[in-house]
Amino acid sequence: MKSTRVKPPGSTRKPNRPKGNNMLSKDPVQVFCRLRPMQHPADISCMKLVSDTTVIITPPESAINFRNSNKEIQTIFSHVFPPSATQKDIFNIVAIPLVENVIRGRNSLLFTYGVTGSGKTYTMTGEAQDAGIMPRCLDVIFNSIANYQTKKFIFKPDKLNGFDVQGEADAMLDRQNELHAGLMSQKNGKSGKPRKAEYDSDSNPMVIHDIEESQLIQVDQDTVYAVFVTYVEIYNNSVYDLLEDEDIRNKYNYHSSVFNLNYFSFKYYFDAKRIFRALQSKIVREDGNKNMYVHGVTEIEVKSSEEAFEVFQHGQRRRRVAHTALNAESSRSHSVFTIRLVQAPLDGEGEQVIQDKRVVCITQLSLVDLAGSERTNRTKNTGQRLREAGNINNSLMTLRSCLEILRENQLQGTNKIVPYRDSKLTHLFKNYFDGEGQVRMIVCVNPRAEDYDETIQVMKFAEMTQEVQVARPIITKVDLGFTPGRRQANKLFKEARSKLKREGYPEAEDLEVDVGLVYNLGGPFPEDINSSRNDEVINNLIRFLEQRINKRNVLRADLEQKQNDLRKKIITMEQEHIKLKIENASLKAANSQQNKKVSALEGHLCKTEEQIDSLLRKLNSANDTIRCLQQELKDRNMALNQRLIDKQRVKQKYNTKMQVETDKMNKELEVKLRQQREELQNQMKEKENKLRLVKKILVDDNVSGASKDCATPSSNFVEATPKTEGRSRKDKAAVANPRYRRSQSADKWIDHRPGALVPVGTVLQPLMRRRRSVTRLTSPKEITDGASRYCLVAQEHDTDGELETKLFKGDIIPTSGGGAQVVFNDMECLKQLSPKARKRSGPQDIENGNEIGSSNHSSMHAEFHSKRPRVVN
Ligand SMILES: Nc1ncnc2c1ncn2[C@@H]1O[C@H](COP(=O)(O)OP(=O)(O)OP(=O)(O)O)[C@@H](O)[C@H]1O
Repeated sequence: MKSTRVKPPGSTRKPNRPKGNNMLSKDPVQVFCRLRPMQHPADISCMKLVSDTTVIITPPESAINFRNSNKEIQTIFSHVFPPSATQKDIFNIVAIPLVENVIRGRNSLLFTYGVTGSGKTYTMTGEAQDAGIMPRCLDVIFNSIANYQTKKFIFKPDKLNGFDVQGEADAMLDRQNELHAGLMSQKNGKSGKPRKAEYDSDSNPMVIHDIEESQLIQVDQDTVYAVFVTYVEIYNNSVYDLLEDEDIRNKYNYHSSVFNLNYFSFKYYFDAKRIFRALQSKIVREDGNKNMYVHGVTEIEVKSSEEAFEVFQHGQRRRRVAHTALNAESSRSHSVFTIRLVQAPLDGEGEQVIQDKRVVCITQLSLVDLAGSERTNRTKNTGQRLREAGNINNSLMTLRSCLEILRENQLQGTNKIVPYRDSKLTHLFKNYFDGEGQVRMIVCVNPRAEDYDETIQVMKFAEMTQEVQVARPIITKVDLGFTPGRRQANKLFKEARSKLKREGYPEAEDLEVDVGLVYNLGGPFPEDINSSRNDEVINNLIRFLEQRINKRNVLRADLEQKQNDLRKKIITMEQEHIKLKIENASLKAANSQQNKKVSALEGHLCKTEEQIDSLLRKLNSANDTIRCLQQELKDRNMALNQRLIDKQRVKQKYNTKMQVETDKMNKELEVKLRQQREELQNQMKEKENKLRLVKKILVDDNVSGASKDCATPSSNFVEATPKTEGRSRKDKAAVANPRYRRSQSADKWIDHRPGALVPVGTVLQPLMRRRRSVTRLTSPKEITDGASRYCLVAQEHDTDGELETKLFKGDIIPTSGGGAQVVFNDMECLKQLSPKARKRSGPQDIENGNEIGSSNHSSMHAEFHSKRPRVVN
């Protein structure tokens, strides 16, 4: 990271410095290790200090990989601080060089890294009676610049990470505004003075007078200084300004994104308003010198270390401090406290600051207290805490991978892209690693065995970090050609002038301060000229004057030489000036175009970054929702599975029930079927009995008819049939004469077979030599037309598939009326039994069937020796 200074007029332009391996000189990142004291006497340590720089870690039995690699691990640091090391020791070794850097014009970064509770905050901030690095740094800076600080508001933030230099009049106006605002606050009932508690040593380590015979660093006396502080936190990968308050801005009509605050009004405001408002996240941007900064961050000008620490305390109250299972007050965010030192040279007289923005030199010391690097499963975090832990680990992982890639690029000469933008933490400090600056890290370690697994990870990170090299910053001290020590000379001149005025020389008032180079001709003129020893005096005088003449000649030659040099310089400068003027004009034109482009791009960038932020927030919330939904899905699946199991159980139960029911019903059905069959058999028997009765009657009738006159069996048969029962006597009387019956051999048959007959397929066929087949009788003529015999075929079949074919045979006798009548005198019955039905009906049925078959006609017998029935005429 480069210290910010715009090139002074007349200075030659430097070519862009190549990046990466071609950088001039580099220093490795210095990593220090601090072991904290054990909390409980029962705790066992897993670390041993071998020397000032080496520490050995022995895995305890509880370690995860104790069995796999029970080896001691040795790590070397720039310095290892034992548990007994004091805050002062740490400060002197680690931080003093960084403070010196800042005063000399270089940027520095210091961060503390370690597991929760390992003492990062303790090391960085300290406690009431034991100030840490930050208050000590402030103390040394303010002690060193004490006599050379500007009045307030001479430097004013310019919104672009730089500073403008204001004239004394403008600065005074701002101071008056500040005073007025302070008075207004008092009037509105806010406490006029900072509350005692705020300055108590309990809450403010700065007040400790033990910040001892505070150290001093030599500063350039011809420069003026001002200190600004910013305090931001990186929480869930968003940057928040801990010193920001919208109302304060509105109150003082500061519409700029970066502004200078009245410290006291700021403080009163916070005193009155203890409820912290929701902070707006900030974006990280790059300034004109390619330095990263938080856009719109609040920069507060402070004039003493107490004031600075007070501002820090206010910001500190805003930090999100969460309780985890490991530590009651564990910070869940990375905090970045930046001390910015603004310097500008005094003019030639050593009186006023040069009001040219381009000569302002801005350096900064960033003190970063990282959040704990512990594993999430160890902290037993859930919900919001888990998300925080995830983000913390992500940003630390990004820091780690950035350093790894940097190291790889440096060691192997590769040119891989370092993913600084992946996290806000690395993005903000990109310039320290990519550009120039001094980076130091303090690894805080709790040596107890319980923390072994985490400590090992921390050590690995530390080892890797030490291999990264950062370009050594070059101090670009601008020499404007003014006399060094002019501030002091100005002071002495003023003192002398006032002394002269006091001594009665009022014209001394008109004397102008002149602190240009003074040529001295040597020591004072000899005083004892009036001595009696003239020769000696003359000799002394001659020697003295000769010396003076020589000195004068030397000085004159020197002066001439210098004048010539100056002339030459002026000529070359003038030439350069003309060249630069031309170059400047073309650059200005290009610059204005670039500016337009840049502002357009900046607008775009702002929007994009805001979008990215909002998208990230959305992503985070979406991730949360997904996690919730997945959990819900799991629960539902489990419920569904349970329901399925229940269903199967119920199904099985009902299946068993149904089986039982079916068996029961089958049994009942069988019983019913048997009953029905029995009933049917009974009915059949009854019918057979009836038939037998009819047969008997017929036989009896035949016998009696033979004895009686002319009564043919056929007429009796006709009479016996129910069809003729209701007829009148006249109808029953034979209207045909049987004597007209034709001879048997000449019989011509009408074979009447209705269409829908089932083919019987038997070899036994009725004997009809001459026959005419009809399916329907439509007119009497069909009978009378030469036929003498008539046969009607009828079929019956039951559900068992048994088929009964009956042939009713009769004589066709012409009637006196010219028609014909059929006298049925024979019936053949062909019964076909299904083997299945037979099987079911059993042997008894077969016997019955025999009986049925043989009972149809006296001249007809049916035998069931095989499946096919046989009819015998
Ligand atoms: N070197 C030390 N000497 C004495 N006390 C210490 C030391 N280091 C840490 N402690 C004490 O341990 C406790 C936890 O330390 P601290 O808050 O600094 O941890 P941390 O690493 O910053 O934790 P977190 O990551 O949660 O912020 C504090 O009460 C602090 O006083």
